[in-house]
Amino acid sequence: MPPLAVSGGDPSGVGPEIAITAWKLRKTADVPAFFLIADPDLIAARAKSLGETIPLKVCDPDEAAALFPDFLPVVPLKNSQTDSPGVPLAENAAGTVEAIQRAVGYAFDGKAAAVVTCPIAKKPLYEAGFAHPGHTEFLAELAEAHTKKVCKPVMMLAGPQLRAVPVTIHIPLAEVPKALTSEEILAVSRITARELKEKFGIARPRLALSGLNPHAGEGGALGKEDDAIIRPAVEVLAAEGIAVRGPLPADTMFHAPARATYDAAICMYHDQALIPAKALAFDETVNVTLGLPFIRTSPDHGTAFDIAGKGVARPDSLIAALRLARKLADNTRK
Ligand SMILES: NC(=O)C1=CN([C@@H]2O[C@H](COP(=O)(O)OP(=O)(O)OC[C@H]3O[C@@H](n4cnc5c(N)ncnc54)[C@H](O)[C@@H]3O)[C@@H](O)[C@H]2O)C=CC1
Ligand SMILES: NCC(=O)COP(=O)(O)O
Repeated sequence: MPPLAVSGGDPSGVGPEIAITAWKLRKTADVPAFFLIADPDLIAARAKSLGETIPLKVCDPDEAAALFPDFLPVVPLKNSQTDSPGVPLAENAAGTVEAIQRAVGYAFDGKAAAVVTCPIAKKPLYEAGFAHPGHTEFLAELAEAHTKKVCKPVMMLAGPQLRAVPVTIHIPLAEVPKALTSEEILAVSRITARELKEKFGIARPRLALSGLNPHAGEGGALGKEDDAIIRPAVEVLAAEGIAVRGPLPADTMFHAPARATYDAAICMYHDQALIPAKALAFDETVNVTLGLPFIRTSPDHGTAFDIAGKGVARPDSLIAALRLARKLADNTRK
């Protein structure tokens, strides 16, 4: 089985240092073999500025697994990058995007078992002309270019106590009600149920769909979408044989006894899913993209510019992302 491909993310964020730390912890934290797609000079500079002496080896993906026990394998970018911890630079955007594209290419070529992405900051990439809301949508576009098939990506935050899936993702809150349709809820729920079975090995996945409004609309008194849009989707899913409940009031579906009744919460908007996921387990939760023809995981956190280069960034969520990517890749191969 090939190693995992890790894209370096925004190099001004914590991506380089959490990748370095994850490699340093490879033995004690049981970190699966990976190669980092990055500018080797920048990685060496960041390690040095953090007081680390890292044996780094520039290599091809094919050489990475053998090198990993003794060296941090770095597959070099064509676009060089400037080390500027905490201050994102537009000039680094090309390399950041190249790393993601290369990781996906290696997954399609069979040189990587899965893609693991370090965080990108959206704004500097948008300013450099990046036209996708985030990795999730960009990865789907890359998948479509490789397969010539339509690809519907679904974001899942997977932690030890909760899996949460937002139906709408990176759109302004004011646009959520009109973006929310029964068709969209059905598509996201079906992909989630299928992949919980195929990739996570859950024989009969149970879904819990949240409402949109307080108290799931309180019978229409506090909003109409719950009964008009979400409930019909729940009925269709149930008729298809999916174990599903909802719309559930979102304020009471995340305490421990409620979480024990489902395998994934399907939530109506970004923060409805990501707030409970990150509040319960910020350091252990992983962002997984479902619906792609390859495995992709990522830490749940962002670029953390406020702490980049200070040597305090925790590698835990990246390590969880690496472990989950390995597990899902192994499950899919069986
Ligand atoms: N997968 C990705 O590419 C993601 C990217 N982002 C992007 O990251 C940028 C910054 O987003 P924020 O909302 O500030 O969230 P953030 O996750 O970068 O930071 C939030 C807080 O958590 C802390 N933190 C984050 N990661 C940490 C770590 N590994 N160790 C210790 N503390 C950590 C930060 O210092 C900060 O105080 C945005 O541009 C956003 O779009 C956000 C989430 C995921
Ligand atoms: N809030 C989650 C996030 O921003 C990660 O998005 P993506 O870059 O993985 O699409």
